[in-house]
Amino acid sequence: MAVNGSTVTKASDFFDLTVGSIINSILVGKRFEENTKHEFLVIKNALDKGFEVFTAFDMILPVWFTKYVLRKHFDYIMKVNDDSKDFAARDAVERYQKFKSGSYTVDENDLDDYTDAFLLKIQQEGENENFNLESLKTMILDLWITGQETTSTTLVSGFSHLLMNPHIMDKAKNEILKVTENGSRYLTLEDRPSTPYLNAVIGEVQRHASVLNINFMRYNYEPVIMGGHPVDGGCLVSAQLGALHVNEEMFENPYDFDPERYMNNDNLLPQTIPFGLGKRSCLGEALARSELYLIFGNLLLRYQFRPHGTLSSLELNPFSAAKKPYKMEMEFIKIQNE
Ligand code: HEM
Repeated sequence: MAVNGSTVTKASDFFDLTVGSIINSILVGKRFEENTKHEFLVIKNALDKGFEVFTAFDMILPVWFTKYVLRKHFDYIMKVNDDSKDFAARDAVERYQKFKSGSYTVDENDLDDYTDAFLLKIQQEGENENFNLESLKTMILDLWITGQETTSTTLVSGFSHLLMNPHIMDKAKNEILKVTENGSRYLTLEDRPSTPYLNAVIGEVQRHASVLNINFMRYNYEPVIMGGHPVDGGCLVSAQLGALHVNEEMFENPYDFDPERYMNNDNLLPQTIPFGLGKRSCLGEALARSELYLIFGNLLLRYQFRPHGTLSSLELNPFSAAKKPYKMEMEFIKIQNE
């Protein structure tokens, strides 16, 4: 990174590695550095393969149909899934094996990460159908998938909007400079109430990014009326967050990138619901909100940004379950605030 001067980098590579390091630290206590970047890329490439083949249709079709009628596709998805699991959970499996052989014990007063917490449960209660090696691997992969691509995609999409709208980037930067006494300290989560414009920018980024093309399904247990339409018991239903986020009745000129809309209407930010609502809303909401605030805020505080090459709102993988923004390059220029 540009400690002094400037550097040009692919935004998706930079944010993938940043977010990947955070999620990997939480899960297995390991950040990725320059000399371990290749380990990150192995996991990331395996996950990317999964995103390429797993389409929104796979979330709608019954599993038996895919399994028996689209056999080749099903087998390929399962292979990609198994490979991803092996790569993502490699460190956790190593620790599990040491734990089983007795060369590693978990100190309940000194848990390092998610894997330690999981092993502690086995240490206290023994292995059972919920806590065993296979479920440890599955949980690690699930949290990798849900926690990595979503946040990284939001950051790439957000910087792309900021680069296309430099006046918005400048306004956010000025607010952050003021709050941090001209950059004499980092921006922290305690600053959130004092940065309404940055909060509005992040809200608008998330509204546009709407990172899932299709939301997780719910099973409707009994017949109900939804929005005036009868829906039978046994139906699968989904609230399409992406569609809600471009509802013209709620968001005037919804395709414009305009954080001011939140400054003029206090009730609008809570209507942007990128993490869903209710019991099955996003498990990682608090983590993701913290990451977005700290990464957007502190990068704007320390760097100027310029586009390098073409900017576009074009979406790659339009039929995948998750969005993939255009691969753009950006220039980081270190600023000396002090
Ligand atoms: C900007 C980042 C993120 C966005 C926009 C996002 C969005 C979502 C959405 C829309 C759902 C579905 C909610 C529903 O069906 O009602 C979801 C579920 C989920 N998310 Fe996130 N997410 C993000 C980051 C994360 C992170 C960082 C993690 C964990 C490390 C995570 C873990 C999960 C899990 C486990 C679920 C499934 C919850 C369940 O089914 O009970 N997400 N997320």
